[in-house]
Amino acid sequence: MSTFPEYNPDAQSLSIPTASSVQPEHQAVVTRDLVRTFGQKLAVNHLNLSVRSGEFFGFLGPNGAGKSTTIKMLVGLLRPSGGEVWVDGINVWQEPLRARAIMGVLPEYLNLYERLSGREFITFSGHMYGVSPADIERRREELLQVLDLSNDADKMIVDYSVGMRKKVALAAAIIHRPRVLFLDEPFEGIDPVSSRTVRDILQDLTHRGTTIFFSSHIMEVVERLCTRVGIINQGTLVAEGSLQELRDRAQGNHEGKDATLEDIFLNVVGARNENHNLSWLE
Ligand SMILES: Nc1ncnc2c1ncn2[C@@H]1O[C@H](COP(=O)(O)OP(=O)(O)OP(=O)(O)O)[C@@H](O)[C@H]1O
Repeated sequence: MSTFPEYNPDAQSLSIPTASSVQPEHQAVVTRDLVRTFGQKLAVNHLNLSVRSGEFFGFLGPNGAGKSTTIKMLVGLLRPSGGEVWVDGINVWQEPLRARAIMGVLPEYLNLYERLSGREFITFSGHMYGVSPADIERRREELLQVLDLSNDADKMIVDYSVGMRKKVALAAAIIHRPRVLFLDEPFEGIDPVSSRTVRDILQDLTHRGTTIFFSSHIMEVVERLCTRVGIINQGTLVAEGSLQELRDRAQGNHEGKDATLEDIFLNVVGARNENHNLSWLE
């Protein structure tokens, strides 16, 4: 049984932002009382998030917690039931075109143009974002090469594997050097070699000023990359901070200091000590 101490939401260092404590114009991503319902289901429950420029922010939560719903509202794909969203100081639902121009998006379900080749799709994306033809060509060829897609660049996307689709979608999402990049499960379906390449690209982007907001279930990746994480459960933000802050926030710092992100995650979503035995296997 784990000896990890109970998470104490009243601990002094708890820093989940309140609706009025954040100035949207000074942050990369801000949500204020963001709500989304689907019928009776409250998928996102008055979410107040704040991500500073240049941060690598990991957004975690169990299945069905509300991560994808939140990301879709942040990028202008799903209209909130209530609340507001700013990206780089732009109110996403008041100025959607301005907001879309400065962000890159890798959604959960990739809706790609299947009859285009990878090379054509990246070119198309570059034109959509107003990148010059010379820059499109230079950036596209480098992306294809770095992502190990050069040999398949003229094949239609319909014939791509899951990982290849993800990589071409990532290339299309960053060709305009977005100020804020949103990624929903970017590492799902990607092999270890490509995964390392994608990690390097993402880190390079943050070093050059791009803010990254990404969701993932892969704790080691989040632990390695993120400067800060937010954990959502049943639509509510239940923890937020750097890994060190989250560790410190666990009661009895002594035992909590070596906690992994997985320990912290299981603790705050209340899944640590549940019994998962199947009675019919006994
Ligand atoms: N279009 C929809 N219609 C009805 N309910 C929806 C819809 N989209 C999401 N939901 C519900 O909202 C809740 C949050 O779903 P969401 O996809 O945001 O979770 P998630 O955290 O991204 O989960 P996962 O890790 O499994 O991808 C779930 O209960 C889901 O069933």
